[in-house]
Amino acid sequence: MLRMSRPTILVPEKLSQEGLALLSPHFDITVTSLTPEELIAQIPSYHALIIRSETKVTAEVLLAAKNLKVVARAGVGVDNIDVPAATSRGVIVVNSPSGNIAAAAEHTIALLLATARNIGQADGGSKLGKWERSKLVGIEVGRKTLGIIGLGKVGIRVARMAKGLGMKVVAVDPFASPDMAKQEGVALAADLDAMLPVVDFLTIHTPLLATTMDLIGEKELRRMKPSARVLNVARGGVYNEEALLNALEQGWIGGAGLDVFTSEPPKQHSAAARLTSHPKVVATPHLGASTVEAQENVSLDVCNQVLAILQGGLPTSAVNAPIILPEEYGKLQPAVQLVEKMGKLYTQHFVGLRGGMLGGRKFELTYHGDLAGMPNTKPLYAALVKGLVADISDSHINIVNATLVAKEKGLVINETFNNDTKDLLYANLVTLRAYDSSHCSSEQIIEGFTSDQRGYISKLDRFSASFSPEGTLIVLHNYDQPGKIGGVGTVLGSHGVNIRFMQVASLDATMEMQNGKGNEALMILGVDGQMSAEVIDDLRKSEGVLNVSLVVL
Ligand SMILES: NC(=O)C1=CN([C@@H]2O[C@H](COP(=O)(O)OP(=O)(O)OC[C@H]3O[C@@H](n4cnc5c(N)ncnc54)[C@H](O)[C@@H]3O)[C@@H](O)[C@H]2O)C=CC1
Ligand SMILES: O=C(O)C(=O)COP(=O)(O)O
Repeated sequence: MLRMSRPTILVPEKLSQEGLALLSPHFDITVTSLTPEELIAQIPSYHALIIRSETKVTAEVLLAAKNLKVVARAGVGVDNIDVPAATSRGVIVVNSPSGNIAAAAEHTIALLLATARNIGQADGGSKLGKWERSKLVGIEVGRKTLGIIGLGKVGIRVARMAKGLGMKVVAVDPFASPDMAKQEGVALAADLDAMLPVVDFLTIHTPLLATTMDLIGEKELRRMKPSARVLNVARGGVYNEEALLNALEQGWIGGAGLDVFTSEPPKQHSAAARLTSHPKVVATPHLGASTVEAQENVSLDVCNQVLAILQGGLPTSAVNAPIILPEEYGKLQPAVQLVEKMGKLYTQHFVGLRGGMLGGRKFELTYHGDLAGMPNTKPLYAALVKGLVADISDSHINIVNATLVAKEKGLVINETFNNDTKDLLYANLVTLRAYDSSHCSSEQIIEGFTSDQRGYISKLDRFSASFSPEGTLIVLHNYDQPGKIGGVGTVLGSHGVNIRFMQVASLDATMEMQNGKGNEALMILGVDGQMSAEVIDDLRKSEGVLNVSLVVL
């Protein structure tokens, strides 16, 4: 029996088995360490990539990835992933926002106490047979002041533990809530300048961003007490490493506890390498998240999300996609498929038929009935973009990159919500109107609704219809005269084309009234197999036929 090939997952770093066990029944998983070059060479065949902090997911990796749907970061920081490049390729980036934060906070406290009591040096000396007591007198942390930069998930846990150790805690975080800080007994300092001179210990818990790179350099270190110790369990680069080395050498500060570096492992002779071997530094090799519990948490967190995404569902912590609850997504699914078909129908019927341009067009997507009440219509918007450009682009479009792709293709799409259900025939309805950007009159309309999980088109241009947008369709615009159906049947029969269904869509009642003429109709034919250009040409030549389009949905 032919076995369908299963989606594949690449795991180039150490990941706890707990999460992988969820994935292995459904997918083929490769766990292997790779060089950057090997990653680029191997990524094209994979559907998911699960990483920690060592793998650099660069724009080059993402460009090489042909089937990739998700990059899952089994941890918090996503600074090793080119998130904008992933977004533009439609690759979802997920992380585990809180799986390892307790571990990171505890590690910070471990380094705080280690720097206060010279634990690293004392241990190193003891192992060499030394018994250095008077040289290694430490300080107590109780009643001392800890300064925290970044009072987020890790920062606040560090604050609580430090309070438990009897420390005073001050913090700087432009986005922290003053109420929350007050409740936690943390004093918010006006700014770094005000905080640095008063702290005995300084710890940073911000992400690595352009705005936090080199946040603490020479100027800041010189403002601190000569006895102060600094801690880094965030990212290498938030302290400028050269400045930190100078500060330790020149005695501007007393010591440092460092878990993270600008290059990991530190490159030979780099400032990072000199810091790890410095006597005033307690260094750990990026162990903040390395506890059994944290690794189980992050593995389960991201593997559950990879499972959902590869099975067509949604993640719970996407870094670059809007948050949509799975139940909302489930309700939208039939309409998502319908709107994508409406977009395809638009491009093939209207643009293909008239040789027009898609770019520069303005679209209005109006939701009526149940759909007007949906809190998040991003999947419908994305489905329209996907449908519109499906036949002119090989872009992989989803909720992650739909807005970006629409912008790139010059499509303007407005969503409107119509809650008036008075004259509505269906429980839900979607209207797609397309306008020529030069003169803003309503040009083309497609309308559809869903019923029992299936989509139907109820209006195409000026004609009322009711057909499923599925398979190969011939849309024939003709004069509504007797004998037309027979004539079309004869042409298709002469080419051996099998007709699955046929429907005559008559001029919409309101249009008929406006135009005062009812002698036009659309014939929609569902046909089997591939249609040759000859068939369409012969239909076009038939008497009374105004134009013909071939639509493959
Ligand atoms: N060493 C390790 O193994 C681990 C390191 N981390 C690092 O810790 C970082 C923080 O993690 P979370 O607390 O979960 O993040 P979070 O997003 O909950 O908190 C970050 C806080 O930093 C604040 N912030 C941003 N820019 C700032 C600035 N210029 N000045 C002051 N505050 C600023 C934000 O307002 C936010 O409150 C992660 O981004 C990651 O890089 C996290 C886990 C383990
Ligand atoms: O979660 C984070 O941000 C971390 O820094 C942990 O990194 P790791 O998964 O231990 O390589």
